[in-house]
Amino acid sequence: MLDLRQAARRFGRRWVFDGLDLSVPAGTQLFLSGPNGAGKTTLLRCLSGTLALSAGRATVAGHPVGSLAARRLTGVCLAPEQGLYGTLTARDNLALVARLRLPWRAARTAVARVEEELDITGYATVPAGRCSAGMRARVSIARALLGEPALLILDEPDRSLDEGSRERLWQALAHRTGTTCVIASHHRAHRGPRQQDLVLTGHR
Ligand SMILES: Nc1ncnc2c1ncn2[C@@H]1O[C@H](COP(=O)(O)OP(=O)(O)OP(=O)(O)O)[C@@H](O)[C@H]1O
Repeated sequence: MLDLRQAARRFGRRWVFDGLDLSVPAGTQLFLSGPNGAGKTTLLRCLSGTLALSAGRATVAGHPVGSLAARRLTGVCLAPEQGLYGTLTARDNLALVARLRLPWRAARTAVARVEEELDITGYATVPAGRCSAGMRARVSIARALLGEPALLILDEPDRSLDEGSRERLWQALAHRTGTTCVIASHHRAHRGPRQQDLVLTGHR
């Protein structure tokens, strides 16, 4: 599903990672770990197509990351407390993205489903700018799930979540058995057969 061949990224003369070869089968939950500054966010940004690799190649189902075809297959949640439209309600933030990915009727159903899953319904009509960090994070995660993308890229999706919300997040991912996930998290979900680990070590 996700393939990296000799993938590398540097900032200036410093390599964050290099020579990275990775084959992630469909349905795998790949957990990235490593100390602060190890390169987790940098790798996730490269996989989501928001940052280019300095060398090597990364593909999603055979499509180069960042291409339209790869983006169609990818749900992204980077910086989960940021990136929502503050003047739009939580629901309208979801509806906006749902309509980009789905016909309107399917979009409405998808929004209702993720609101329920991430427990957003109670504040769905509140402008995102007036929501707490944890509330915004739930909306950002829900937004990534819309349209059931084959690949999910999640950067510390759980860092602002309370215990119940964290459990809802892991359940939402567990239910999506065919979905490939790449997740940076300092908290680990219950270990399951779908989980693999990639430990990053940072600059050389
Ligand atoms: N835009 C940038 N310009 C220069 N250096 C950068 C840039 N973005 C990240 N870096 C550097 O790349 C390295 C990896 O950063 P990154 O944010 O990927 O680490 P991380 O593993 O996600 O850290 P954390 O656990 O603190 O979130 C760090 O040394 C950081 O300073």
